[in-house]
Amino acid sequence: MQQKFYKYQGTGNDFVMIDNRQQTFDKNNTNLVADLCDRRFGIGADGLILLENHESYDFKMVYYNSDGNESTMCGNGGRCLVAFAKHLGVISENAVFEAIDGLHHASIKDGIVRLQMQDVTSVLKKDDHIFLDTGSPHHVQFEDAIDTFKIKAKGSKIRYGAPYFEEGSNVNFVKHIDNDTFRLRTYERGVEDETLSCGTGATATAIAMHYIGETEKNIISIQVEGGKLEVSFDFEDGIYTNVWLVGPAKFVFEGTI
Ligand SMILES: N[C@@H](CCC[C@H](N)C(=O)O)C(=O)O
Repeated sequence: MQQKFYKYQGTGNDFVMIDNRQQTFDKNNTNLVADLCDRRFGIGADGLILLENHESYDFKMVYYNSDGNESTMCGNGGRCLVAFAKHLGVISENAVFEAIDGLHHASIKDGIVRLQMQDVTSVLKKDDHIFLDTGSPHHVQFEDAIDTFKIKAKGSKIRYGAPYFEEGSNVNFVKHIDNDTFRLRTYERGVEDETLSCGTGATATAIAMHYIGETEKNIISIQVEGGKLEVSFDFEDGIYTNVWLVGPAKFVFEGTI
């Protein structure tokens, strides 16, 4: 059977999107997902996302990394899925959808998607890094030589090392640019390489920088390799609420497999 696909990208984090409201996609076929995401033998993407029906909300998000395995929340993928849902006529300007980490509110206007992320109730500050979960696990550490250092080599060593091991963590390298602006490069678990942007990583980095007092701002600009993201939040009693990830989400091309 032929399957239509759509390719979207959010600040360079790219995804194959499939409308699976009729349950036509072979969901447990890890090799198929990995083949579709392969940049030489397939369509090419950092991940694949299914849009499915939900009994109470606008839709459901099912996310796979490019290694073919279903994974935890993808912030840029969620933003792209909102753009895809609008294209399909599933939503108009506002959306509420369910992902693996719970419910998300979102809106889209002029190609900019605002996505509400989960509250963050725990941030671990270690000697040389910060660890937190923003729907996906994130290790955040400073790197002054952010333009030149070997992110894949350094990132994979941390991702597979203690205390993360096989389950792993995404690894973010950050440099402070000015009061409310940070530069970020991310090594993504499940892609096992640097991606041009990571939404949960940008969210984690903004919160981590606020938590350690690197900035007092609660609207933070994150410069990623593929563009710019904005993260905003409220902070009270050690808990981050009202967390929003904002940035562009764009259709790239469509086809049939
Ligand atoms: N690119 C994503 C993160 C996707 C999940 C991650 N690779 C993992 O498995 O933890 C984002 O934009 O958040």
